[in-house]
Amino acid sequence: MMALRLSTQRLTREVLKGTPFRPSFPLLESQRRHFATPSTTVAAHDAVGSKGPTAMVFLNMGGPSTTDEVGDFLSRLFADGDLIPLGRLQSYIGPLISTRRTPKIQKQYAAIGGGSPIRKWTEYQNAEMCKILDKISPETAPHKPYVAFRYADPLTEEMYNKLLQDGFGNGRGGRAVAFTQYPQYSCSTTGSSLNELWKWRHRLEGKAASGDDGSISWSVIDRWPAHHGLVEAFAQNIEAKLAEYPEERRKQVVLLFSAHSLPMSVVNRGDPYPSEVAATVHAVMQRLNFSNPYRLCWQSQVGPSAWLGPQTATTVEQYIAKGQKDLVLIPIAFTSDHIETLYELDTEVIGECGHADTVKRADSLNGSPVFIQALADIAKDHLRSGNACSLQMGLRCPGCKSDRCLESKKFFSGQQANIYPIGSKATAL
Ligand SMILES: C=CC1=C(C)c2cc3[nH]c(cc4nc(cc5[nH]c(cc1n2)c(C)c5CCC(=O)O)C(CCC(=O)O)=C4C)c(C)c3C=C
Ligand code: FES
Ligand SMILES: [Fe+2]
Repeated sequence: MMALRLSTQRLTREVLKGTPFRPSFPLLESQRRHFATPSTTVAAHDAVGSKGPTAMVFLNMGGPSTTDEVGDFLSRLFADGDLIPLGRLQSYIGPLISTRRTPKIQKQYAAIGGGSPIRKWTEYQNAEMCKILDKISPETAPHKPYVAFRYADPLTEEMYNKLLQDGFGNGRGGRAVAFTQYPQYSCSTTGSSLNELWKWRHRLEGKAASGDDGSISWSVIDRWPAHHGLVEAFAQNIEAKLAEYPEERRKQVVLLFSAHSLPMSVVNRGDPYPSEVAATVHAVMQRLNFSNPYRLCWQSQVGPSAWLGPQTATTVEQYIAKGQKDLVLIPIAFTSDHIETLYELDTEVIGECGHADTVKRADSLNGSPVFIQALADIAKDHLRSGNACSLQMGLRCPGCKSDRCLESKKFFSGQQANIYPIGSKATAL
């Protein structure tokens, strides 16, 4: 122990001086991997006793930043068999639907200012979270922000190449955390992003078990639907919106939580998303002391198949028809503004309901400091826990027949052995 402590001091001095470190004592395999590392940022930070640097990779769907990017965005989206399973016809039907849909969706992005703000918000939230994490989790600092979008730049492949260029992996065995920005888990969203991450990990780093060969050790924050910081951030935005109503009407305002819907085929496959969205709603209402009547409704269904309801637009119409005109819409399944809030809720639902003065929308979380602190707390707890992912991640949907899901869940659950060398490998069902 003493030898290791002295050597660590020597290592610190020599790395700071820029001298390559050659240990004079036998090392455990895990120490050898750290100390043998060339003097990149990875090695330099080991020197001061941190396990960092740690890559914090935010996963999300992304959106077109300009109207010119809408075509590519939709063609990637309709090519994704985890989101829209079209079987063997995917590569024929996908491009057809996306080409037909592009002009309509381009108009919607033009109407919200020419593009999706998802990239701007995701990069901001991650950078701010990493600054907080450096302070509250010095043992894993520095934390470096990365973004991997599923359907828009920066795509997963680009992010992975950047990680490798920055010295994670490539024989150096760095640590990366895949942090989904969907608070509630769906196989069509977080599941799809993780399957994509697993695919690029295999293409760019080979098949060996991560960590053992100096490739990246991954862990996953796969869901956080009822985290108290998330709940607090939602609750504060709702309270701010309620405060805009005259006091005598405030308690009777109906809160309408609105989440992106799912096709009933996905719900019946056993997707966890509907129950996790309901968990968020309940936790927010509990924090508000059930101050107002409320309902959960579902928006943005696409195509002719059956989707989970009631639909948000219909719900608003029906309450107005019943005489309930004070309504606050709360986007509950996405953490920043996007076309579904700025266009569908603000322009279509509120703009066209005839009562835009009494039907309002709570702000999206965007740059909320309470929300960004929550992200940092979630990440810190995850890094301390030593868990590769949640137990839920290992359990596939009862109706899942996808080999991609099986393999990617096995991979991420199996990372436990690298995060905690003493842990046993978890399995995926
Ligand atoms: C939690 C959020 C989301 C879930 C769940 C989700 C499932 C889901 N979506 C589609 C099809 C489409 N979604 C589209 C856009 C879109 N979807 C979400 C979020 C979730 N989707 C967002 C935030 C956005 C917009 C991004 C932005 O830049 O603002 C689209 C493209 C738009 C369109 O053509 O209407 C499609 C298509 C399915 C089939 C699905 C569940 C299986
Ligand atoms: S579809 Fe849910 S685990 Fe595969
Ligand atoms: Fe969607």
